[in-house]
Amino acid sequence: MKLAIDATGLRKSYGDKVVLDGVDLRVAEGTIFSLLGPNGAGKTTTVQILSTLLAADSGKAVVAGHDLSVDPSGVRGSIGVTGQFSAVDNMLTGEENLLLMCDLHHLPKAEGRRRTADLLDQFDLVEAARKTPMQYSGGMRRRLDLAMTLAGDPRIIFLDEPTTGLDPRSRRTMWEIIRKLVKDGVTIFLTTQYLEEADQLADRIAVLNGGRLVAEGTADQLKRMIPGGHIRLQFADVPRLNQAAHLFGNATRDDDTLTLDVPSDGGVRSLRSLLDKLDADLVEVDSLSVHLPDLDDVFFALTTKETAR
Ligand SMILES: Nc1ncnc2c1ncn2[C@@H]1O[C@H](COP(=O)(O)OP(=O)(O)OP(=O)(O)O)[C@@H](O)[C@H]1O
Repeated sequence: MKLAIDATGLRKSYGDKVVLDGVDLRVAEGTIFSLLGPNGAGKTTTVQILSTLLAADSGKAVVAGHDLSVDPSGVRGSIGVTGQFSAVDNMLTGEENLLLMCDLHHLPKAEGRRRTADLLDQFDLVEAARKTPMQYSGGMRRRLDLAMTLAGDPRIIFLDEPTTGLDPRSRRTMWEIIRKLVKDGVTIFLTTQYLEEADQLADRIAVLNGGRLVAEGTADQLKRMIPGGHIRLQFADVPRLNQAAHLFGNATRDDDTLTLDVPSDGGVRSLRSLLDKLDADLVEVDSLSVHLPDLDDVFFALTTKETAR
């Protein structure tokens, strides 16, 4: 596996306030990695460090094959950053903004015009091309911002809260765009306040709290870390429900829906042992579904303690 980002022991303090207290991050190329954490956890600080906007006090990071401390311009040449520090110029039209970005990346004029036309098309901004971003909706501005980042053809894109404040439809459009970028081989480092967004998009998720990563894994792995998961069994009639309820003393039954919820981590092993138990007792089950806690539950379980300090 080739790593797009490989960071070890990142530390950053402001005065005696420790913001990052030894953070390790590994992000595989061509994947979406999401960094979650409560307000003030240090997400933006991490993005700023990895994108060369801020120096870490200590630690080492290689971004797109370039060592952050040895070759920051190599890093800058391979990445794009959008979000809280948007580069959109309100005095220029959408098209002029894009042409300017192409200029800044030293694209020959004809190529810049071609790239701009492609990006306007790809980001559904053709009709808005001659308007200034002041006349754009929030979703259109975000799309222009991201399109401008792509003018430089980055291998890694840092998206700092790309959909904050967008309505559900614009958010979904943005998700589609992000998924497409990854299909084309780009690596995405995403911070978001929306856990559903991380759940939908991210291959791996890390949770930052109190300056440290308190968990890292796929959305499913994180959900298995905390209690609350169960396997729901559906029965055809009450006698069968009774029979099963007898087998699982810790389960919760609902006689109206003829279901039984058996606490479980949702893993294959526990699923198999549950099915074995049912089989051994010849209990007939109509259907079965696995319910994991959602990412909100995980987030609360992992971050409440620290933030309460
Ligand atoms: N220049 C600075 N000087 C002093 N403290 C700072 C500075 N920049 C950030 N901080 C502090 O560092 C901490 C982390 O900030 P950061 O913006 O990285 O958090 P975040 O996780 O991105 O939060 P949010 O979700 O609110 O954007 C905060 O407590 C913030 O007040």
